[in-house]
Amino acid sequence: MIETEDLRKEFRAGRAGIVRRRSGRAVTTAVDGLTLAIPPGRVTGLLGLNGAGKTTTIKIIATLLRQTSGTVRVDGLDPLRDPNAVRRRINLIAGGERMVYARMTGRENLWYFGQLYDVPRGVLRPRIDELLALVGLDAAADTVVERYSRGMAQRLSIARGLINDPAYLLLDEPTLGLDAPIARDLRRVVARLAREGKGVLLTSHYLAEVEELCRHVYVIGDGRHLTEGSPAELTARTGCHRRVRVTVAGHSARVESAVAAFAGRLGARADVEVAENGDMTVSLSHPDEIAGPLTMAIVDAGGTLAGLEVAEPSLEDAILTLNDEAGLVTA
Ligand SMILES: Nc1ncnc2c1ncn2[C@@H]1O[C@H](COP(=O)(O)OP(=O)(O)OP(=O)(O)O)[C@@H](O)[C@H]1O
Repeated sequence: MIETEDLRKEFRAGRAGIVRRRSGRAVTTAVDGLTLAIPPGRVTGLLGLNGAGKTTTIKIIATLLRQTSGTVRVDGLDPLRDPNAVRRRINLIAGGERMVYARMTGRENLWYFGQLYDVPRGVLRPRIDELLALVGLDAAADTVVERYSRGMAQRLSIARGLINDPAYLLLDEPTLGLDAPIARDLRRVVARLAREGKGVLLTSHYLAEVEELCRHVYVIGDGRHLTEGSPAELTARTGCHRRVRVTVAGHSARVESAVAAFAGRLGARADVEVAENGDMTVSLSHPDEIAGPLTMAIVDAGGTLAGLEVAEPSLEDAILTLNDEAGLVTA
């Protein structure tokens, strides 16, 4: 289990050119009292807007940054006292960063990183083959990475992150900028690793990805814990409702005012968007079954239905609501 307790990280801006407060040096509190648990055999999510403190938290756990206060334990080990033992148990994959060497082949990269982790040669050789197969790069194993597509390089990064057979994998935006099918393949690999017993900490701006993979999610804002739970619990707790979207052919002021009156009677707010072709899309969230009465109101006002969609509340709805409630805005 990875556990953090009351973790706190302040950055002090000391370099020239950075505006200082009159009281002294400017301080940014990136992580402000986070207590997290990342058990084995599960994908745990860490969500927050830009600047919420996710990457800083991950870097502290990965021994790349030192906390200002609070503790981290990795299977009971303190990264400050036993960094090497902790590094053998964890690995980090950050989507936005190039973490493999372009001039080497995929296999050479894995060999190089395996040696950095002191993986015995007899273990490393078969492990490289297994990992190349796991991420679907066996055919490209001996091609230099500069000839890889972005998705292939990213998959190689995943294999690199597994080269020391870590018990815990820290994934910071692992599918950033990847095409949908490649991202989906990566998600399958991550789900499989968790099923096989690895503990995974995932940050991602793709909330559908978090919803699919994570059994437990921490939501943070301005470095602080906002809430936690399974995606379903978070959605239920924030009181998000099913959203009904009705598309009406052509724009009609009469339909629009009928929709506004309908929403007003429910004490809800209807969002109306008008597309370039003039079609109107009305969307409304409510706990009751409103698809029928809403479409009736539209038809009664002379509208012609062109589409109807009922979407269950998503983690994205919940996170938007939480951030609104906490008064947070994107950095
Ligand atoms: N090296 C640093 N020096 C000073 N401030 C920093 C440093 N690294 C991060 N910060 C600040 O700490 C806060 C948290 O940043 P962090 O990168 O951890 O957030 P994040 O949640 O990962 O954001 P994003 O989603 O944009 O990646 C931000 O206000 C950021 O500007």
